[in-house]
Amino acid sequence: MKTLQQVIDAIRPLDEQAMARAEQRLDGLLKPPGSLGRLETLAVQLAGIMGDRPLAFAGKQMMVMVADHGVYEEGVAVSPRIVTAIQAANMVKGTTGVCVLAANAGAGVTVVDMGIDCEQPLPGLLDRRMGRGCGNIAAGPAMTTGQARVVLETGAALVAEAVARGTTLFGVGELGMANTTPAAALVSVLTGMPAADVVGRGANLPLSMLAHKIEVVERAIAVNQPDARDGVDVLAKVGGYDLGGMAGVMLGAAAEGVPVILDGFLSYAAALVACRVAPQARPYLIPSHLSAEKGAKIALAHLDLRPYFDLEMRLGEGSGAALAMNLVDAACAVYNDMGTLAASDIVLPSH
Ligand SMILES: Cc1cc2ncn([C@H]3O[C@H](COP(=O)(O)O)[C@@H](O)[C@H]3O)c2cc1C
Ligand SMILES: O=C(O)c1cccnc1
Repeated sequence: MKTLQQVIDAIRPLDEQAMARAEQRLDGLLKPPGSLGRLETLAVQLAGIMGDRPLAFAGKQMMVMVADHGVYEEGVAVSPRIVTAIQAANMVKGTTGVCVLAANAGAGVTVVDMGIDCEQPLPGLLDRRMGRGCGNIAAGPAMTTGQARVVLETGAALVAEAVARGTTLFGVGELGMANTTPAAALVSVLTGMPAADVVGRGANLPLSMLAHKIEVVERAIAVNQPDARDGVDVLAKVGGYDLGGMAGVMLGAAAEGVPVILDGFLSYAAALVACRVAPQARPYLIPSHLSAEKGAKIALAHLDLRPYFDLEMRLGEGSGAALAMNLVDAACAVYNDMGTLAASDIVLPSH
């Protein structure tokens, strides 16, 4: 397994020449230049990531990072804690939202137990258990900084193994009751915005309990005093095993030179961690949808990412990332399969 520093050092800038070539090719396709809008800029980004490799993604993989959270004890979520384990088992059966959408996009789903609160590892999950849920961030750190580093390295190593088996496109997902609380804490610390602006209702927390959830996030930050300049420290103090695993997947994808698609609010929090640890990972991130969770716009603005669609989704699991795999395929199809203006003797002014 690569150390975190080795992962960071392996991240290269995008291939500028490949991007210039892609722009030129797109301008010569059978359409007014620029008229496919952000499908074109997506193709250019993908070309910059892939360099000399073809723009086609046969091996697609969703990485779903699952863990429980000590902060659940504070009464910040209304779903029973056991739902993390039950729904993880459903991931293996293929009946969850992300599984159905991944299958629809031709993607596989890897389900990783980063620290579910259950006695025995669940069958069908990759066992990367860091413990039975992380610490309660309202009372102390989620984990040690050493553990935070291991969590990031674990996510990155999973990506390296999948790339060795032929995966060229990743999507991130998560599962963990109460995880919108540490996610909001990460977003608050890493964007510098007040908790009240980034704490949302998660999986249907009643409005009457929102003030309590905000207070818990404020307490987590006050108790732990995370150093906002240090992504590992922030993850250790107010993060979680699932969110850290997602950040590790992002860093791993950047290090392996393959694109990784974000999902909703939990993935924005993880992306803020990843980009604080290694800002050069940012060009490898592809946004998918605008989560309906409060704080989504603040997190995305800070990442300087503009989501491609807004379906008012707030499921998580990687559902939006799986859906966006269809969009990536569409960008590749346009790039590879459209005819050219030149072949039809059409001459247009450049834009
Ligand atoms: C049945 C069920 C399936 C889910 N799939 C994703 N989540 C989502 O809800 C959780 C976060 O919301 P909170 O912080 O309010 O607990 C995470 O597990 C997230 O993936 C689910 C939640 C439930 C109840
Ligand atoms: O944005 C998400 O992915 C999300 C929001 C609320 C609850 N679970 C997931």
